[in-house]
Amino acid sequence: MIKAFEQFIGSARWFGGKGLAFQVSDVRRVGTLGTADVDGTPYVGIELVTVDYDEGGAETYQVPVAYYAEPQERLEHALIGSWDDEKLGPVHAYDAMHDRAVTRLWLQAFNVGHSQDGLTFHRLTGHELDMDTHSTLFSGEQSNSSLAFGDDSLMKVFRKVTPGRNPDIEIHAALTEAGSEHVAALYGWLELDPTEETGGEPVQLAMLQQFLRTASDGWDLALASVRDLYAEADLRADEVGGDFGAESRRLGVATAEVHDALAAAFPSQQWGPAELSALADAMRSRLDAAVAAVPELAPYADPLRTIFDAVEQVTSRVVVQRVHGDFHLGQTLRTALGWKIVDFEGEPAKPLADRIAPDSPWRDVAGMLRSFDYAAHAVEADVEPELNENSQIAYRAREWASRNQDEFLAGYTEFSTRTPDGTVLPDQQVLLDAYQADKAVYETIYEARNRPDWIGIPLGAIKRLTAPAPHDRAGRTGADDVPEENS
Ligand SMILES: Nc1ncnc2c1ncn2[C@@H]1O[C@H](COP(=O)(O)OP(=O)(O)O)[C@@H](O)[C@H]1O
Ligand SMILES: O=P(O)(O)O[C@H]1O[C@H](CO)[C@@H](O[C@H]2O[C@H](CO)[C@@H](O)[C@H](O)[C@H]2O)[C@H](O)[C@H]1O
Repeated sequence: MIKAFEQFIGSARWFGGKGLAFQVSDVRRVGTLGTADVDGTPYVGIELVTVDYDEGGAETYQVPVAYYAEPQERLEHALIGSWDDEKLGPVHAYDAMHDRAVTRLWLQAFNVGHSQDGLTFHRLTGHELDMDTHSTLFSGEQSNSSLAFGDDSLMKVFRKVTPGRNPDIEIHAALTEAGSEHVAALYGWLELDPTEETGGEPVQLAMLQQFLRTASDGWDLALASVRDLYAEADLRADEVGGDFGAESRRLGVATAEVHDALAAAFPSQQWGPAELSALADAMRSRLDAAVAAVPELAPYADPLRTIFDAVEQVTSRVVVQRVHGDFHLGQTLRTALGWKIVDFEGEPAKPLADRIAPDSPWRDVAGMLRSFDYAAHAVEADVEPELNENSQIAYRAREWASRNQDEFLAGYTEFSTRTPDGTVLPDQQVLLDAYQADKAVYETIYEARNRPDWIGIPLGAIKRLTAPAPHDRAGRTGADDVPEENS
């Protein structure tokens, strides 16, 4: 049984320990849904699986399992394994997220605010759930698992769990209460009640929210715009039909509004020299770890350190607050009512304490600037798998990225209370540069573990961000970088 969970977790998209050697040391059933046996009727065990890494450290993953007495041909693709369960006897175990026959059990439990044996479904009032729906499992590149119930509600099942309030739930709750236009309304959440063992903290397992039915993924929209530009060899980014500039500007405005709403809902702090020094240290340490894992980073380590060292020269007090923490186009949805922002969990690899700590909103702005760069270069990598920074397509990629970075920043600075003059101040620019470089360093590790074919995207950005040649502060190279045919 342990081996079956090891294999299942090791190959799951949401597993954060990819590339690391690990063993499963414990599988603990913390809750059940459905009937008490597997005879004929499905039975769900909510299992918490402890993963011990050979290099040290452990993580806990949630695996809801549908147990059956008989093999289920329709669920063959979701088989975890077959074994003798202590309580249930011989079972065939399947990933419950794929099994529509059992996913309705979560919705039913949310609907009545079910609470039993330390497992509580919290339900917020104000929306009547549509119970007459089927679940559809999202298939994207996710750190968690999301199920849409018809076009009414969406349940996100958190995979890596830890005692303490989950920031995605916490922030959705606060912004829903504040009436923010830029998030999906929270409908409820599932948690293990606090115990002594969890230090008096709940372990939050899932959240239920409004399904944004008219939504288009920001990342997909951006890719479509880039493709449109590449198809029009003679037109500039602002001239093609699929120009994304106005959307980027509106996204900048929405981001500023969400930052203001977060500042109003949670306490803010001020950072002085000690905290800025700690920030620079954290960035330098992350760089050291990344250089050890991704040797191609080594030639850029010194100039990257210079960018991080500059953070210690910031003299103005820096106001910090709750932020998104892992902001990119894939966390944005364009609906008929404007941009919505999702997934406030922060970077999945960081410990909870770091993910909920106040940070500068410039971290989020930097994340989005990186994402525009990613969109342009991801399509470039598709068109021209051998990346060549001097090619025409590479020039156009930089052009698209610059235009949309500029528009996003313009929308942000026009509306943010942090930039009353509508411009980024010099100290803010130092932070923005450092956060961009730090994010690109993080991305090299992320890509090395998850999508090695894309590692050239953050590496290319790091090359540009650290280039001695003239470049503007969003890390973009200047006119002398234009290939001859465009100059
Ligand atoms: N409320 C929602 N309505 C519709 N789609 C959503 C909603 N929330 C998220 N999504 C979609 O689900 C995807 C994954 O959600 P996300 O919260 O980023 O999950 P993860 O934490 O697993 O990365 C998003 O990219 C978005 O396309
Ligand atoms: O969405 P998650 O919270 O799981 O974030 C992780 O995965 C992201 C990829 O899905 C990753 O984002 C990186 O790739 C994006 C394109 O797929 C790009 O838009 C982002 O700029 C880039 O950072 C994110 O870093 C990671 O934490």
